[in-house]
Amino acid sequence: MSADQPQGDDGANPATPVSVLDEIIAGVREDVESRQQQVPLDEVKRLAAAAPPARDAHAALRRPGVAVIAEVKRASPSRGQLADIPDPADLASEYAGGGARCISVLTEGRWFGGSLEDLAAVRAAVNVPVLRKDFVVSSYQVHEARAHGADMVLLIVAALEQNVLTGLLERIESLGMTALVEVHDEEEADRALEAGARVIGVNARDLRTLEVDRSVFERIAPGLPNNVVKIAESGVRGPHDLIRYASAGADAVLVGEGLVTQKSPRDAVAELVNAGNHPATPRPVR
Ligand SMILES: O=P(O)(O)OC[C@@H](O)[C@@H](O)c1c[nH]c2ccccc12
Repeated sequence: MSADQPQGDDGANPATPVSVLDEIIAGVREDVESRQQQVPLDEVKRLAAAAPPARDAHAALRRPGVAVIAEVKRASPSRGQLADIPDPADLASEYAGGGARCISVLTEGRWFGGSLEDLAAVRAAVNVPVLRKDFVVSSYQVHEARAHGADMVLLIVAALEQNVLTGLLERIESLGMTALVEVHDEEEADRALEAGARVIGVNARDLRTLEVDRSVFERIAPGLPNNVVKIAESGVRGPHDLIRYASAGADAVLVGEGLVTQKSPRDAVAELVNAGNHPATPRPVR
């Protein structure tokens, strides 16, 4: 949703067609509200404060070689059911065994089949930082992420007014976590930088139309400052896509479908990690 579209609390805007992103967010708002009835904000804040400290995702992503962020993803609006994942902790352990630098866990339930229980189970099973991948629109969800062990939290610029984006980013960092700020065009990249993002993800998939265009990273990444960690999200099918993104300056790739659909997710991660460590693979300039 662009900043110039008036948006009521319910996200409805009769003047423009409802995008997939709008639809997802409407459901997320309902779900957050019902969880908040069960566990009030004060309680979730208390649980977040009592959780073991966050792991440093920013530092993990800055280490040499192209980092692989491996995603636990059961389904998606564009592809429907992707994989039966009866034990997300087991899958995450396989990913970590293959050398994944971070694990991403979809926690949105309606479209992606994820949950906060998946997040907590994964966090307990691995030693690497874990990302809460969801449509975060309120600080309630940030505390909730921390309470379930998240070390990094996704913020989608297209889903947030600028002041909300800035507030959520500050909240994430104040809880010791890293914000991964997702953009899809230059204007959103400017907004991410304006909000103070240190880690920016460029999503090749347009969340309004669900189309994938891998050249979006190549267009946007060169305009980002050297000290910003750059993550190429979506559309990595194998090593050649990782190398393409690395050549355009990616510090990391975020991979879901290309891993959950493999017979051996561990081997598939290891193959990507090896490509990312290969001497011929371009290194980001710092
Ligand atoms: O399955 P893929 O094409 O490898 O994509 C992974 C990840 O980029 C994608 O799941 C994603 C990127 N940004 C998101 C925001 C919300 C939900 C999902 C996403």
